[in-house]
Amino acid sequence: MAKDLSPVEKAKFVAAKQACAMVQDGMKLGLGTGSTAEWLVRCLGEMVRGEGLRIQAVPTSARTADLAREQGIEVISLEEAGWLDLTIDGADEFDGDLNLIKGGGAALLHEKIVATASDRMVVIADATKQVETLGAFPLPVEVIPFGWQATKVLIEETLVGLDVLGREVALREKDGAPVRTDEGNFVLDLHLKRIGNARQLGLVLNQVPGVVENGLFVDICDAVVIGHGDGRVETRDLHSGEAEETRFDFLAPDNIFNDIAD
Ligand SMILES: O=C(CO)[C@H](O)[C@H](O)COP(=O)(O)O
Repeated sequence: MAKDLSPVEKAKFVAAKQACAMVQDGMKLGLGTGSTAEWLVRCLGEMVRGEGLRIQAVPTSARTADLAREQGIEVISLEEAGWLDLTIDGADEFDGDLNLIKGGGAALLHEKIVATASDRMVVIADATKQVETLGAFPLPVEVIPFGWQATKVLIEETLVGLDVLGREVALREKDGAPVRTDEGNFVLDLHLKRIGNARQLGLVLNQVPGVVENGLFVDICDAVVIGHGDGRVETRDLHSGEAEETRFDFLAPDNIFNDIAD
């Protein structure tokens, strides 16, 4: 039952639901990847089916594409879209300047391409993703499988002298095999604990041969919608400086979950 969702899932849901208010008829939309983004896709699907909302969407992963189609959302490629009005995505961490760590779901490359091909990027997240300084979440780096061990060594050497606290680099694996991204690449997780200079780190990492992209999103995100388990949602816009708070009432008779979460 929807009401039995954990506080974190409720927080993700209300953030996604609130972000739907930013979506206008006729928009070309980038759709993120992950559990928060999945709530968004479900909410948008309900608007498409129930309210006749017309949108075209570019998903950032095969997973999101499958769900979007299942929800009745028109899926197009980034080539077909050309440019996007808005991308809404989750994040693993965000700081006060709305710099992000992304890639927990191994979709960072497509997520960064889609976000930067958009007029505006909005992050939806539960409040646990908010940090003072990025780095507690291991930083994902997508690398080419060929010579990945050499790339790992080069990354470890590159980290020496940079403003980070940890330097452990680990190949992401599942069931004993390397995790593959949608592009067939591997992911290295950098356990840095604290990232002193995200902009510098992002630039330096992308110069290592074999690195395709890193999960630091610096100066890409425009606004964040932060959900709380009690139904509160804060929206913060970096450019306007505006901050607003709304609240969803989980116990209301016209329960906002409807049958989305069942
Ligand atoms: O970057 C991502 C996927 O590559 C996700 O946005 C990030 O991992 C957050 O996921 P979730 O919403 O499940 O917490």
